[in-house]
Amino acid sequence: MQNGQAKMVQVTALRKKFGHRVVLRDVNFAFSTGEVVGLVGPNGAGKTTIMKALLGLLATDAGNVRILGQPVSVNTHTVVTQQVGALIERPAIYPFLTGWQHLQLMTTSGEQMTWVVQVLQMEAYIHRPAKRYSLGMKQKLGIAMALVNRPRLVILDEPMNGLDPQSVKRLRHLIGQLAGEGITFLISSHVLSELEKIIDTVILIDQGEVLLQRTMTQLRESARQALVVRTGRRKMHGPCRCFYRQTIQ
Ligand SMILES: Nc1ncnc2c1ncn2[C@@H]1O[C@H](COP(=O)(O)OP(=O)(O)OP(=O)(O)O)[C@@H](O)[C@H]1O
Repeated sequence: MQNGQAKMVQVTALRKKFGHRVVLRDVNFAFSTGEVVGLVGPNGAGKTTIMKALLGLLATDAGNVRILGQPVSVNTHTVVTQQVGALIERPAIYPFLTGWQHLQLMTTSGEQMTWVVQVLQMEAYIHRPAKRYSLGMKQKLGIAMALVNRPRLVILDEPMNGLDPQSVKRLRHLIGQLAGEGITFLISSHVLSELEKIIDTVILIDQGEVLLQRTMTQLRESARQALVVRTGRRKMHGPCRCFYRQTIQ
């Protein structure tokens, strides 16, 4: 594939076992620059494992990952360190550093730090040591660290965890704004009602297998048709939720 045409993310035949337990079986998917992609599936489906593989944090057994056409593995992750921001599981927080000092670990741009603190409304506590942060404050700091460099790809694992409704709304707007600027997002969440407000594409996985990848437009149309056949009604809420319920047993 030529560089100009490279997908933002291309995952091919990815496999991973933990001991004898297969947790990823031939996972294939790809998405393009500027897409906001939701990765959804039940607990233990393999979402975090996929995200770790995308970041080169996990040795896989087979298959490959490419970001912007460049290979990613535990030994090869230059593209990740240069172009990707991420929050996986809990943010890595040093208790005695302030939030501001955490941001300084990620960038030298004071302008970028001020921007992210303002948009996520962290002014009141950004200069306090992080050991005094609440769960939601730590989560916002983790998101801020993922975004502060305005990377080309942002990977967020359950970013809404611990956020109050106002912060969820702000995060949603921020993701929309950054996507409008061409930043690509891969976001996992169990809060499908929130997720489907921001994503363009959904990848549904279960037991380490991709069950479907659809644009939200395709999903809305299929869900509407399924609803008309079943109930005769045309109005439908929550296409992601609808398909999730139909697909996951
Ligand atoms: N370090 C590990 N050692 C052994 N098994 C693991 C390890 N990490 C994950 N697993 C297993 O891999 C499977 C996938 O886990 P993963 O964390 O990717 O799921 P998930 O889809 O992110 O789940 P959740 O929605 O609960 O966060 C699970 O069965 C889990 O028990």
